[in-house]
Amino acid sequence: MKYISTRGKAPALSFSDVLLAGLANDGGLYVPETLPHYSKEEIASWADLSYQELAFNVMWPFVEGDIPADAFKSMIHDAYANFNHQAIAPMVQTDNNEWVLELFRGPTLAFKDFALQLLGRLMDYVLSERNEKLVIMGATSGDTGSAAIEGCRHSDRLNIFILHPYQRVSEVQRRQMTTVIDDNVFNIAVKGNFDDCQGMVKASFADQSFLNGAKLGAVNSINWARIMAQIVYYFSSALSVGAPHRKVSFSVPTGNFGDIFAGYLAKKMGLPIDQLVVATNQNDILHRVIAQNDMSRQSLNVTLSPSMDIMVSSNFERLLFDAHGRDGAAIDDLMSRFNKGDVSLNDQAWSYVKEHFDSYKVDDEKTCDVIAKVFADTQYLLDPHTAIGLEAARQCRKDASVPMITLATAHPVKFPEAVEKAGCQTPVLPEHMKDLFEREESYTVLDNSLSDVQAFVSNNI
Ligand SMILES: Cc1ncc(COP(=O)(O)O)c(C=O)c1O
Ligand SMILES: N[C@@H](CCOP(=O)(O)O)C(=O)O
Repeated sequence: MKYISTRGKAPALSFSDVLLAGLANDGGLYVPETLPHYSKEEIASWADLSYQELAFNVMWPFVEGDIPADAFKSMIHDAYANFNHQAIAPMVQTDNNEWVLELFRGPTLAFKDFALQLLGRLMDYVLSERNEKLVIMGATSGDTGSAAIEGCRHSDRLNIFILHPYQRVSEVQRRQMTTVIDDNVFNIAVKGNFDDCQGMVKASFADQSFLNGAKLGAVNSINWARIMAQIVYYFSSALSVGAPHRKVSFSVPTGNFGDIFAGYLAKKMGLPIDQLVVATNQNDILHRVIAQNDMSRQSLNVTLSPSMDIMVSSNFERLLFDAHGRDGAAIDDLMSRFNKGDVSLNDQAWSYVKEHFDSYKVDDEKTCDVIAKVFADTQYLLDPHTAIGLEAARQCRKDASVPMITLATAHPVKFPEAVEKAGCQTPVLPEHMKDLFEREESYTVLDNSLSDVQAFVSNNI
């Protein structure tokens, strides 16, 4: 499998090279040159597989030729070994034909564990084969950071620097990152927002001279391997409600567009997906572009669903690449116009986007109402991001006979503010985190300055 850049200028790379490269050197994102396609019969034959077996089948074409099958199987096994449910991604029914897919059963209680516990192992494997080391820079609005740290901390080939927006992640999220005291883990609180952090990571890929020859890698969903691992649970959940013999719809709380992009790929790979619903909070650029072709950048709001406080959604570029007939030059031009301010899509591209996605925006007040109502009706406690997904699912649903699955992207224990505003009680921390609030923290607060952040990184590698 070869991977090409959405901007069309960077060289095509193998899986292992894409895994370590992160962002392409033309500023684009890597995507597979072609996608595997599975027949209905083949997908049906996977119905009885364990999550790990299914993960191998779905992902194998993407890594074949680069990673030996036995090594890949063993990494998959280890990546999911400490999830707290046998099914890895269990489903809960919240109403007639309405389901919640619990993606928070991993060690850091958010969907990021699905990809990041595997990514750390894949990186360690490839780096060991090559006898190389990698400096990781990642941006987080709260969940990627802890999952990436957990996935990478045990590798002596990785030094990981995670940038989070100062005072804009929940206390549980911050402590999950900052209480990991390892020599290769560095937490930076940037006095800015998530977009500033993500911008600094991308700028660091564009000019790596500050690293004095060290190599830079990515843990955000700009890294193709993140998307690849997130495709699997669309297959597992769809199979458990009767696909491929019936259609299935998904609603996805969306920020950086990585998770729902994985669903779009699952559809292209043969899964009969009816609707893909993009659910946003007040930071609604994705809803605006889908509903009104308005891709203008606005200032970022602080919300009760902080992990989705994102305006510049990295992975939307991967979709736009398809929407523009995979024309890298067109994407290069579009993204440079976007970076300067307003932009709208041409008719053909906008039609493509609307053909594949529905969207809905949910504000904080409604988020709390949904948490409260679902809890009153079912005794099931949603986290604020999942509540946004569920509300969007209910508002956008076109066919009640098609099962609608909302991705539960995080555990409510991470977001006590929203849970309590909804009039519910925050659950207790799970056993492995029960002393989280007593643990020592270590992090560095820096100004919203690329040179300050890069100087910190270069002084600590
Ligand atoms: C809890 C939670 N829900 C939803 C999202 C949005 O996912 P994505 O960025 O892949 O769109 C994130 C972070 O990205 C998250 O942490
Ligand atoms: N919500 C994310 C933001 C980063 O997204 P990613 O999927 O590109 O890593 C977070 O919690 O950090």
